[in-house]
Amino acid sequence: MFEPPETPPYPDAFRPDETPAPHPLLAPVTGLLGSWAGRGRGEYPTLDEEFAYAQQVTFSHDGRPFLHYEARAWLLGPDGAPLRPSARESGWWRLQPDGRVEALITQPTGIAEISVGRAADGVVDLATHEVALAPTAKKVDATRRRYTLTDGDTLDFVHDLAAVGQPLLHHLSARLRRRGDGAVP
Ligand code: HEM
Repeated sequence: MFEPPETPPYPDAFRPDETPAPHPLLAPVTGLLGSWAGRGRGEYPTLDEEFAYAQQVTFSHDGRPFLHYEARAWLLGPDGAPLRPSARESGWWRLQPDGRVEALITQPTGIAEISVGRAADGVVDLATHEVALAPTAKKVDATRRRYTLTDGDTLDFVHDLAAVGQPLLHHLSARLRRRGDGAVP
């Protein structure tokens, strides 16, 4: 028999003023909490053309000193309509004393990244510490991700990629806005 899932006793919070209160070590990233949506453009030297995409990103916490991170993207056609599903990833951003961040991020393309960096003044800058690849994954050597809160409701994202024999080069840039209930990009 199907049993609907019970609400867990320790649900995640998506806003700094919700219960549970964010752990003090989350202070440099509480501005990220919640859901974001927006559009971006991507490129890579191995690709024939640039592409346009939409993305939704969510950060939450359960009172402990890490964020749960979840992102999904889909490609957009020339008319801005959804074309096909694209990258998805999820992970954990572990906040350390003095604003250091250790992020563990996995993707359904067989790539698992551990990135390290810092969070301060509304900017999170993460660079690869290690990448683990499933046997059939594309060869990814490194990434760099920068998330910038340009104001309380705007999150800019830039992603560089070293993969398939290329050096660290621009792959993605997007501008995300804080989502109201049910908003779509
Ligand atoms: C918003 C997120 C992302 C979007 C929209 C996106 C989009 C794309 C697109 C459209 C391609 C061309 C192949 C295809 O049509 O599927 C591609 C290739 C690729 N992407 Fe991304 N990507 C994203 C994130 C990432 C991330 C996080 C990584 C790695 C950590 C990554 C690594 C790659 C690699 C390795 C290729 C293959 C390049 C090649 O074989 O020539 N992408 N991406």
